[in-house]
Amino acid sequence: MTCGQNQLEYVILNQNHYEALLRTLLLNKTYRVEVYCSPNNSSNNWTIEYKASPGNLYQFEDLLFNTKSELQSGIAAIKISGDGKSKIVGVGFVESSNSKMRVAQFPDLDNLSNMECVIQQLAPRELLVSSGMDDKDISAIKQFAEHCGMLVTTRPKNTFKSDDAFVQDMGRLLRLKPGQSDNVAALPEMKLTTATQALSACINFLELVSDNGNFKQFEISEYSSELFVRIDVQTVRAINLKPGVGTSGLGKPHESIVGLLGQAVCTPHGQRLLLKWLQQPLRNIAPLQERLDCVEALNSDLAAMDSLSKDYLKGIPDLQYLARKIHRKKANLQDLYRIYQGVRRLSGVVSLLEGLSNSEKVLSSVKALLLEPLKEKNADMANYVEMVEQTLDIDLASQGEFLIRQEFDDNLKEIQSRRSELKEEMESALFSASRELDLEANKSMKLEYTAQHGFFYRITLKDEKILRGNKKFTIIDTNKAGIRFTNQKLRGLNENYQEASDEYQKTQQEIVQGVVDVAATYSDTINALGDVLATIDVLNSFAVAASSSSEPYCRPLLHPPGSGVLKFKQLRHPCLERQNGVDYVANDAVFDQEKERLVILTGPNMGGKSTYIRSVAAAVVMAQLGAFVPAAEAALSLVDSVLVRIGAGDSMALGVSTFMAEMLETSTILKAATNRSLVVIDELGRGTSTYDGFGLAWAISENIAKDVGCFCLFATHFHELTALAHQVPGVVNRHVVAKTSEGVLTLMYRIKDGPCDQSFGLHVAQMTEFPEQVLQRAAEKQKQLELLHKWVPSEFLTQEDEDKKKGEEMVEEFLENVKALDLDDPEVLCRKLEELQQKISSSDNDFLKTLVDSFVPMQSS
Ligand SMILES: Nc1ncnc2c1ncn2[C@@H]1O[C@H](COP(=O)(O)OP(=O)(O)OP(=O)(O)O)[C@@H](O)[C@H]1O
Repeated sequence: MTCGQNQLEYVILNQNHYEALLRTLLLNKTYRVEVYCSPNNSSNNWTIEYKASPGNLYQFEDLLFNTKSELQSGIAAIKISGDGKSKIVGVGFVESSNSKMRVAQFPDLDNLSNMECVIQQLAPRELLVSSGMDDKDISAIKQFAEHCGMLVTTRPKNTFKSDDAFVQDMGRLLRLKPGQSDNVAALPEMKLTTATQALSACINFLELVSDNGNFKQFEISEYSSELFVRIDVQTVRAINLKPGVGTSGLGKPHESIVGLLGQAVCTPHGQRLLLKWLQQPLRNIAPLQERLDCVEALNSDLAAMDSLSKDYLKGIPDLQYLARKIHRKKANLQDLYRIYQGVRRLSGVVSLLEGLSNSEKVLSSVKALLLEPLKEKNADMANYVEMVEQTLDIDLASQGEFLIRQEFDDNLKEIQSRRSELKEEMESALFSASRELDLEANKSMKLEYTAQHGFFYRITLKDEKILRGNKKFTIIDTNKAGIRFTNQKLRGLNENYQEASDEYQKTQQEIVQGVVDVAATYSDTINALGDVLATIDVLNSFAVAASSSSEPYCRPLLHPPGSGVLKFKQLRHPCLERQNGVDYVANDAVFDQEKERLVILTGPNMGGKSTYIRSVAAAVVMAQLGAFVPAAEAALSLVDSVLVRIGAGDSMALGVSTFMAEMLETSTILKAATNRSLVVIDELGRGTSTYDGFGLAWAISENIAKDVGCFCLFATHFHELTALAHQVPGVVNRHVVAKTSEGVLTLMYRIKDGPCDQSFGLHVAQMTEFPEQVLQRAAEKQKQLELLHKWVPSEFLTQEDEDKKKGEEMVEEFLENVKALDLDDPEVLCRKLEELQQKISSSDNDFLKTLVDSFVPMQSS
């Protein structure tokens, strides 16, 4: 370990720091941790005692999650098979926290975009790859994983195999569902060879078979990404779906959509479920309507919404973590008591949900999704509650001591009476000590207890001088709450009390074991209860998000996929509108798949283009999560993918030129998008020369409008792109409005029909307080250039300027001609195009040639 220039030989950590360090290393930094121990502290005999990595926290689970729950868990392995041309990807996924195994197998493109999508949806903490994998694939996976905050671990090639030993292991681990074949090898999931090879690597890495607590625990199912909206890493980042890598918890409402929708989530299972939903927006109407009904019902009763989180859900512990602990027989009485306390709150939740009033249809969803499952689990836990009340001393437990009731055993009774006597003696010791110090017992001087110190006295800081120089009393510590101290008498009594307590613990151990064994039979119910509460928690938080912004959200009207509806009235960006100091200007985003499916958005820098197009993508994702959206009115046909691309400069693919990165990322969009997708492109073509960039932007938008046919929002600085609206049906221009008055630019953030008719670059620079002389110089140059284009005779222009000027004139002339033509007659258009092509070939004009070269190959493809 190094600290500046110096090497540290060692660092001493207390327990709290050790736990915090482990949490930071494993959960925030995604590092691997190995703990070495040496018997007898001999310096050369260190061996690994514990190890963990972000996807395998098993050995540190109790330490890490006793007070704080994990948000994401799970590990995935990737296996790639097939020949050089067509790749088959197999993914194995294990989530120990809920004993689930998943397998997915699918063909993929060379850039592994389908794999990215599946991993993005599963969101493991760690990815395993085989040492035998192609270097190019490994580096692509590593790059992707880095952007998602996942650790990549290379495992030996021979751990990726689905041989007889693997089938045997699966036979031990799987708990077969009713109707599933006893013969594990015959399960349909086991036939996905590439995927099961990946799964075997996970099982090997997690050493699942070495703990028989895992036997007959796991469920296996095939994972189908087709059920969920395709959202890739760039989209997640572009619409701020999740907080940045390393953020602890869900983050703040103005930072990301998860921070916004999860603002009132109180339970750890709720947090986990929200993250899962976020990775997997739905494509089916029915389950979304059910979620929306619940949000509507909660949203119409503010008091119920508030009480649900503050009075009930807040105090519920991580039931799924506790269920796992009970199942592994590692639970103690405190764990059983925490579950008991959680279950005691359920009847309050039931009454709140039963008290909601709304239409019959809405309430029937509340019943089916929340109320009935909750009531059922509550009834299943009735015997558990009774058992805890009969065995555990509930009064003591509420004070932080966890003991079996003394009535259970004569020995316990005897020890307990000794403890009571000692307690009484300590109370009378308090009176003598307070008399000695001239303080009032139980008022200015108190007898208190903590697990760490046992019993002690406490006075407030203002009485501190009373103890100064008094040798009969020993100060334990001083903090804001006061001074904790003891004396010989109390110390002796406390020691006897601790001894009696230890004896009580020992005597009750056998009974505790019996109680934990019985409790273990409830682990499935407790786990399922965690699921129901998580759903209630998340939907309640959706309702809170919908009512907590300055303007309320609305319930989106959902239409079947492919029905061509995308309509938001007075739409806002959900996170930006919550930022301090932002007075958000809402805009309509109404499209028609026939006439207005591709919108080219132009306008000044900082004018609100990105915000507008991203607000549409964010609203579509929110609606397909089952949340209300930040608009006055919303209707949409469910989409199969939301694909957002932000131009160069913000590229993921480091190491390649920005232009290449744009090309790669955008070509993935063209391959992945269908006519049911939503595509959002911001500033494409920035990473290259103007001509190339324009050509690329033109060809891509044309391809999306003509061939893909999906809804697309395209924000651009290429003014020339607005001409596409004259040529391709379904393409329209819109612009962000800005006004200049006496040289001062005012950004209105309003969206209007038509292209932007002015360039405001210098005005924007002015707003950002650019140095005055630079601005003046830029203005001069801009004028010169304008003059150059309009008035300067050709012989004074450089070749490039001249080419551009002529080229622009030629395109303008062509467009004017085209406008007058009958566009429905393809022959006429083709003739005109041929004429233009001939003109270009004979003109020897580089500007035009680059332009044509950029989009002709795309057209032909
Ligand atoms: N509708 C709106 N209401 C209020 N403020 C807005 C709105 N839209 C954008 N803004 C403000 O303007 C800033 C710039 O917006 P945005 O990045 O969307 O502009 P842009 O046109 O995409 O700019 P550029 O072309 O430079 O990328 C935002 O950070 C926000 O503060």
